[in-house]
Amino acid sequence: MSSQPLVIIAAETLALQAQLGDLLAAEVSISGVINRAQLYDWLDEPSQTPDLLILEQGLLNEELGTFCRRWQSHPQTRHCDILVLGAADDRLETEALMAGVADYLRKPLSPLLALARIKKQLAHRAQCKRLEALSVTDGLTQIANRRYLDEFLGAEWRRAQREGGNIGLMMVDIDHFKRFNDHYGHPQGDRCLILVAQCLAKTVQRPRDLVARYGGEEFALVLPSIHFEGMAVVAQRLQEAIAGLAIAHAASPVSPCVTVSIGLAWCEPQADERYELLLTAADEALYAAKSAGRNQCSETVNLALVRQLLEH
Ligand SMILES: Nc1nc2c(ncn2[C@@H]2O[C@H](COP(=O)(O)OP(=O)(O)OP(=O)(O)O)[C@@H](O)[C@H]2O)c(=O)[nH]1
Repeated sequence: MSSQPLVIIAAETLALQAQLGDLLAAEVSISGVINRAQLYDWLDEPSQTPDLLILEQGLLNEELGTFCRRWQSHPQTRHCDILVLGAADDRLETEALMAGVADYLRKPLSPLLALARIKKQLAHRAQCKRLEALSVTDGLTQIANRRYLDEFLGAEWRRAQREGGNIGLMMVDIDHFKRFNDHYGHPQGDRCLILVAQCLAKTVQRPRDLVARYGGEEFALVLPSIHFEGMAVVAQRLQEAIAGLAIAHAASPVSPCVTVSIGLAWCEPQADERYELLLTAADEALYAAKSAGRNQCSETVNLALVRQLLEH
């Protein structure tokens, strides 16, 4: 996949598109959209997440405001700025800026100025992307953090509700981690957390699976569209992978090496249900695995009971 920024050029004329293409060719990947209909078609189903839309004002005219609102409310384009190319007219420029575009370039284009302004927008986007990545990453383990987990689980939950699908969640907790810290010290504890997190991330395989740090020594795995039986298979694979790390844990009464307990929950979300159901159910299951002696996995037996608990 290209690491170059992706720019969409929506221009009325092929000549302008070609001019911009020549100007930017060495710097960015360009996905050209020629006319208004194609632009709307693309926005109906964006195939990629663009970094900048360069839009010739004449393509939309007075529809620009409505278009900007749609662009800014679509999850895949809402972070992508729009740069408008328009006539040298104060009123048009003001309207475009008021509609929410990031910048306005007057035609005829000055290649030098156009390139500088486009590069400035792309640098701003790159900086925003770095910050976005930081805000959803756990600083120690470099996997997703709790904030991203909530966002992701919410989105997958709604998708399962819409499409009548299912979703699985696993809570994975390192056994007797307090004793590990006390015995080996905090820096070794941190190292253990990093190794376990990376191991979990490597062991789940589907592109839509997510591994996140839930907090402390607890991790959450979201597995969208999975058969219930598949959950046990994944859990066993995870336990074997953690055992394979062979991280010594001399203070554990369970095993000479680091082990984990796993709580499994799975459901087909009903309309009006919230994803907290799944979190609570997986937490209950984890508690059961701990109570039964640790280094094992347990599943929620009675989802109806969890539903009742959440209602009260
Ligand atoms: N090194 C390190 N330790 C952490 C971090 N976050 C939480 N901990 C420690 O994780 C330990 C969690 O302890 P407990 O919740 O009692 O659980 P446990 O000792 O794993 O016992 P069980 O879960 O019942 O097997 C505490 O000692 C926390 O200080 C971290 O980022 N780094």
